[in-house]
Amino acid sequence: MTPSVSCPVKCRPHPCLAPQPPAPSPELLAARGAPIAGELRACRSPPYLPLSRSADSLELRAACRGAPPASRARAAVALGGDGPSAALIAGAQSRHAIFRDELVRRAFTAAEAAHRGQVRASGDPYLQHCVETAALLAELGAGPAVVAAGLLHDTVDDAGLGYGFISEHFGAGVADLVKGVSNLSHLSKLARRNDTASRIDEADRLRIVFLAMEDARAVLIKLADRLHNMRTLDSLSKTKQQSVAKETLEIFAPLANQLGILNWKEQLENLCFKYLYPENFDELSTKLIEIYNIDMIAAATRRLEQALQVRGLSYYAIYGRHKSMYSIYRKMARKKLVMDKIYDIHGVRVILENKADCFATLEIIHHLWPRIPGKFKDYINSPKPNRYQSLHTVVLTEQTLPLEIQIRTRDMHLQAEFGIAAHWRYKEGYPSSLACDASSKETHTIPSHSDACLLSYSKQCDHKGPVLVILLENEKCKKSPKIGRYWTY
Ligand SMILES: Nc1nc2c(ncn2[C@@H]2O[C@H](COP(=O)(O)OP(=O)(O)OP(=O)(O)O)[C@@H](O)[C@H]2O)c(=O)[nH]1
Ligand SMILES: Nc1ncnc2c1ncn2[C@@H]1O[C@H](COP(=O)(O)OP(=O)(O)OP(=O)(O)O)[C@@H](O)[C@H]1O
Repeated sequence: MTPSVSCPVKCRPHPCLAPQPPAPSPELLAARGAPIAGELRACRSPPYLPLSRSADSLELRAACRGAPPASRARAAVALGGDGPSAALIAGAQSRHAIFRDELVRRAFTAAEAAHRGQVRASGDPYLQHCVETAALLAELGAGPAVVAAGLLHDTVDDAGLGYGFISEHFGAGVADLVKGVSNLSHLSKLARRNDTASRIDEADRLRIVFLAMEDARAVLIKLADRLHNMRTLDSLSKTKQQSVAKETLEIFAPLANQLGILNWKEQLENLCFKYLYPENFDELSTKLIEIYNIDMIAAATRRLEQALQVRGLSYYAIYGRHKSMYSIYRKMARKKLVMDKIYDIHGVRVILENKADCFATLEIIHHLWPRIPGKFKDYINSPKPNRYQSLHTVVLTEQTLPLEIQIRTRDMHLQAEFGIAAHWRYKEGYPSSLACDASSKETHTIPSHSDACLLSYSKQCDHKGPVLVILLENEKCKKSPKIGRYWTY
């Protein structure tokens, strides 16, 4: 009897639950010129062959050359080694030590064997995509299970590896993640086919489903997969580029934002911008080359730090950012402004202990640089309806460029990042009636994820009540600037 479908999307039976095709007959294999004995041995499943490294490994390697991906993967994992793509893993290892981890190396071997012979539309080996997806996860500080699942993420859908195989060789945790990514891919494909992402309410619903249906780590892998696909979109047809970019902008970029991975969110948005509005993209990037000043933020931050030290004012953090290209474009469109009227292309934020320190800092800033008239906002004494509080000012720096400086206390910052005034809600234009539910201290309803989850959520309680914080696996990346929605004290 066929097992019942457990795919939460109810789209089609998950490949691992679909009936397995019978093992090919020797006649059939012979007819397509495949080596018979070895392939049949490596092919039959389950039970898996107890392959030994020493025994007929050469014979087996040769036999598996023409075998189906799943058989090749099984033999390759049993035999060990990196296969013909040793340079790829060596490159990944030189970038991220986690690629030396035993589980990750085995995952590489299996992915190599499963995808052998497959190429991407660009002509690159398919395996390169798997390695780059895994490398993006490694960059975020993900652990071996997530990186291994990143390497294997397409082996179920595109190379016919079963859940059972992955579970047996890499553990149920990795298998669940790969299955999760596969479920998300099916949902995403369905959405693209029905053009669901272009309807705002549907896109909202889809994101909720994405977050609710799988371990957040599977969502993370799907995001890494999408980011690499977006980086290599050039080889696809214009129509495909537009449809993938549209879906990415509506579903995946906001998802990255909600998970607090701002760096990925901005990369995704900028790439979508490039494919969806190529002329605006070219025009804006030409202008920005003249304006973006890489050193200005660091220089202003140093100057301000020194001035605060001289005055004996202690602060929690001073940091800055360049506004992303897509964010500038959106703001120009939203406010019908030319680029010269966008004053926060360069921005700095100062976080201090109390209100008095905020106002003292404002005074110091206005002594350091001339202020641009009409750009001061006191959201401390007059908070926004969503309780957002901060002092904003725009000054003219030595480089004759405007610099927006936001000054706030630690509590105000937590509210702006995690509270009702959370930046992702602000950016997604949540109506203030929703944002203003004063009775609610918690930020938003979020799905619960396993404790081992890379992006599990925990409540931190202080005198003001609970605040939701995304914790990273083993808190390894506590200080990683790549993780936006994270604040420690
Ligand atoms: N998290 C959060 N940040 C906000 C909110 N409102 C404003 N901000 C931040 O403050 C910045 C400037 O906001 P405002 O001073 O109100 O300025 P504006 O009216 O948006 O436009 P400009 O003055 O042209 O930048 C924004 O770019 C955000 O970084 C909010 O409700 N939540
Ligand atoms: N002056 C600043 N200093 C440091 N970080 C900032 C500053 N202003 C915004 N940010 C942060 O930069 C990230 C990207 O924000 P983005 O530039 O897209 O929007 P925004 O400036 O906050 O809003 P808007 O586009 O409405 O002006 C967010 O995490 C935001 O909190």
